[in-house]
Amino acid sequence: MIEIQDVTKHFGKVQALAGASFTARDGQVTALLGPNGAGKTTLLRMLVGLLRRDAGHIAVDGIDPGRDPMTVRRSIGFLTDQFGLYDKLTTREYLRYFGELNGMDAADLARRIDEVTQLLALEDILERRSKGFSQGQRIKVALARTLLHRPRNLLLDEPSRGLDVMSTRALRRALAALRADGCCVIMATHVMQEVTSSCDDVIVIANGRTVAQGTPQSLCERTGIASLEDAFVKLVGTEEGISV
Ligand SMILES: Nc1ncnc2c1ncn2[C@@H]1O[C@H](COP(=O)(O)OP(=O)(O)OP(=O)(O)O)[C@@H](O)[C@H]1O
Repeated sequence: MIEIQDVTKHFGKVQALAGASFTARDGQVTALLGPNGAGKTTLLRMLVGLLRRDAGHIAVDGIDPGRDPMTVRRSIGFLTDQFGLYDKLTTREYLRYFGELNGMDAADLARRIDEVTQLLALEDILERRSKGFSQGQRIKVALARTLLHRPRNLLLDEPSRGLDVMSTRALRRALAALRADGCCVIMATHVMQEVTSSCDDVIVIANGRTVAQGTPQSLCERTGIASLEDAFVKLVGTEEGISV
């Protein structure tokens, strides 16, 4: 479980977070929605201890990432906007490298590479070096790396960008498998279709503050609007940062 309470963060004069609070539960896929610049990536970076907060409380399975980032990082898979692939490594070599870094034994690692290859349909790029990979291929490999060591908490920053229809379906299957395994998944996205198809709970943030949290249906009911996209616009009070 991931808990955030009254978290604030400034970058110089820019207030990136101005009192964000929410809870993301195990066995659920929680969407993090907000206009461009709302503070989503800042929050995710804070959860893995890459950024320090100015104030507030954060707990990942009860542990504060500001105090014990190494323990928290072992339990978190973080898909960032920086994929960090190595041009000269094949997908298999890359996954093996990260599995070894995470202390996986050889037999488990080989089995797990087969599993994520199947889950994310990586067969055609498994033995290829990543130099020249398309955006969708890069994100699939980065997602495979994120899932590889079976972290209990997953932070996915816009995982569906650049994915074709088949890969989008593969991502949905991966999210469903993580939910069934009882993982806590937070997914920052601008794609409302992904929220309605994959997410149990939605956090809406705007100007660094949480403005709403609830199921997609409850947010629609609360605003009296049938479409989640329109409900989101009403909640944040702007039409910025939306794509379908
Ligand atoms: N390192 C930094 N230095 C200065 N300002 C920053 C830094 N990181 C983030 N910000 C600012 O903090 C605010 C929140 O940024 P953040 O990247 O968290 O937004 P976001 O919700 O992820 O946006 P997007 O949907 O566009 O990815 C923005 O105004 C951004 O310019």
